[in-house]
Formats: sequence, structure tokens, C-alpha cells
Amino acid sequence: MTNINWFPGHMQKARREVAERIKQVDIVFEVVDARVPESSRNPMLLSMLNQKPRIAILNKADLADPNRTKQWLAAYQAAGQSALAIDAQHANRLQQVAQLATQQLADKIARKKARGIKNPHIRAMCIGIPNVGKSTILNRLVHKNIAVTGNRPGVTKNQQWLKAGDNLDLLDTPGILWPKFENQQVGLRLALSGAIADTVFNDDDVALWGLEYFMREYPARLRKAYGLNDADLALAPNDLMVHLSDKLGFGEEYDRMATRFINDVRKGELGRYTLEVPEADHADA
Ligand SMILES: Nc1nc2c(ncn2[C@@H]2O[C@H](COP(=O)(O)OP(=O)(O)OP(=O)(O)O)[C@@H](O)[C@H]2O)c(=O)[nH]1
Repeated sequence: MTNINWFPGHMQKARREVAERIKQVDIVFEVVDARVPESSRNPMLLSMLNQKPRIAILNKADLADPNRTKQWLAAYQAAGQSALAIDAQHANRLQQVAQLATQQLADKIARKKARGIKNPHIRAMCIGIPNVGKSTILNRLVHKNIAVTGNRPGVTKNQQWLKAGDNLDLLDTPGILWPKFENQQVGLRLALSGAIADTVFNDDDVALWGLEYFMREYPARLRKAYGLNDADLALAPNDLMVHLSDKLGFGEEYDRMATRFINDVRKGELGRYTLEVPEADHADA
């Protein structure tokens, strides 16, 4: 996992580099974490795209709540945005990436064919915040086709195109954007899911926020994972944390309990979860 301190200078440089590379592709694969589809995107990408087509790839769908993933895909669809949920780790549904890109660029491909180009190639790149799985997707897509397709005119010399299918070429390095902590909730969601491991938050705050979220949204998971009953789940989150600490043998070492809870969530001990649902007016999804 890339560990980057996003100082303003870094952000500007990353932004410039990504914007420059976007110019070289026909379509952008915007990779997000399916457990935090909104919080793990940088809204600034939209302005950098300059109308360039994009496919939202909700990666790590194996860790996310399947019902909520469906809701997210429906929200994207309702907003006219093509989106796909995949599990790059296990190479699940990856072939749909190329299919969707071909569909979305059908007009452009047809125009090229009309000009006599027999097999027009689509040029694409993965973009996203750290740790969402950009490199895994890239590696999986080029897996069987590791051959480098060579430099193209107008492309920075040290950048290469990798063959990712019969008519799909991928830029060899993904574009990294910084996470955007628009509000505290965004940061807490990213921290709890482990989308971003190092944040300004301490474990106590992240764990308490997470426990409250699970009590509200996924109480049955807590019940099962920690053997809790109705009375336990009726406690205030703070009191439940104290109760859990006692129950799991951490006593008054609440910080250890907090870390344990966060790790349980991240490792999937509490099942598959998604920490946000699409808003009704999810206009720019
Ligand atoms: N469970 C699960 N894990 C995944 C999936 N895709 C990637 N990972 C894991 O997520 C971690 C980050 O994946 P990377 O491909 O390195 O992510 P990246 O976006 O390239 O990260 P940076 O290099 O930090 O920008 C790795 O441990 C991967 O194994 C997925 O679909 N499911």
C-alpha cells in the first residue's frame, strides 16, 4: 500500500500528472472501494476528465454488502454512468471491463472502422486513491497478455501501453489521486474499512463510530460475532464497547478493544459490509 503524505505540493503534482495522462486515453477506469464507493473517490477527477468517458469500477466487491452494491450500481445506472462491481483479487467479472469499454466507445470505434482501421484499439487507464486495487486490476487485465504494445507517438517515453485484450490497451502505471476528506464521516469510513490505513483519527474514535454504525445497520453481525443479546445491543455504543472489552478479556484496556474491533471489521470477521448508501439525489455519480 502506498503511503503518501498528501501535502498541497504533492496534490498539485499528482493532479498535473494524472491530467496529462488522461489526455492520452480514450476512457478512464475510475477505481473505488465497493465498501465505501463515494468516500473512496476524489470528486476532483470529474473536472480533470474534461468530458472523457469513464467507467466506475467498484472493486473489492467480495468484501462489500451485496445488496448495497446492487443499490450503488442502480444509482450509477440511474445517473447514466456506466459502472461495474468486481473482485480483482479473485479475477471476478474482470472480462466485463473490456466489454463495457467497447460498448461505451462503440461510436468512436465505428468511426475508426469507417476510416479503414480494421481493429481499433481502446486506450484506457486506471485512476483512483491509494489501495483501492488499481494495480491488482491492471495486473489481472494484462495477465495473459503481458506483451508490451510499445510506445505510441505523443506518449512520454517511459510510459508503456500494455495489451489487456484484443482491442484494449492499458497505460502501465495507474493514476493515483489523493483521498478527499470532505467531512469527518468520509475519513472515518475510509479508516474503518482500512481503505486508508493512516489517518489523523485515533483507533478509539474510529472503533466507536464503527460500533455505532454496526449497531444501527448490521446488529445481527455483532450479535453473531461477539455472542451479544438484545440487552447488549440496547446499550449506548460507549457502554457496549466497555462491555465488549470486558467480554473479550481486555478489561480496562479499551484501546486494545478498539484496535481489535477495527481489525475484525477490516478482516471481514463481521461479514460483508458497505459503509454508505447512495443518496436519492446522487446526481454526479
Ligand atoms: N479482497 C480484495 N482485496 C483486493 C481486491 N483488489 C485488490 N485487493 C487488495 O487490496 C490491496 C491494495 O491493492 P493494490 O492493487 O495494491 O491497490 P492500488 O490501488 O494499486 O494501491 P496503491 O499502489 O497504494 O495506489 C492489496 O492487498 C490487494 O491484494 C479485491 O477485489 N478484493
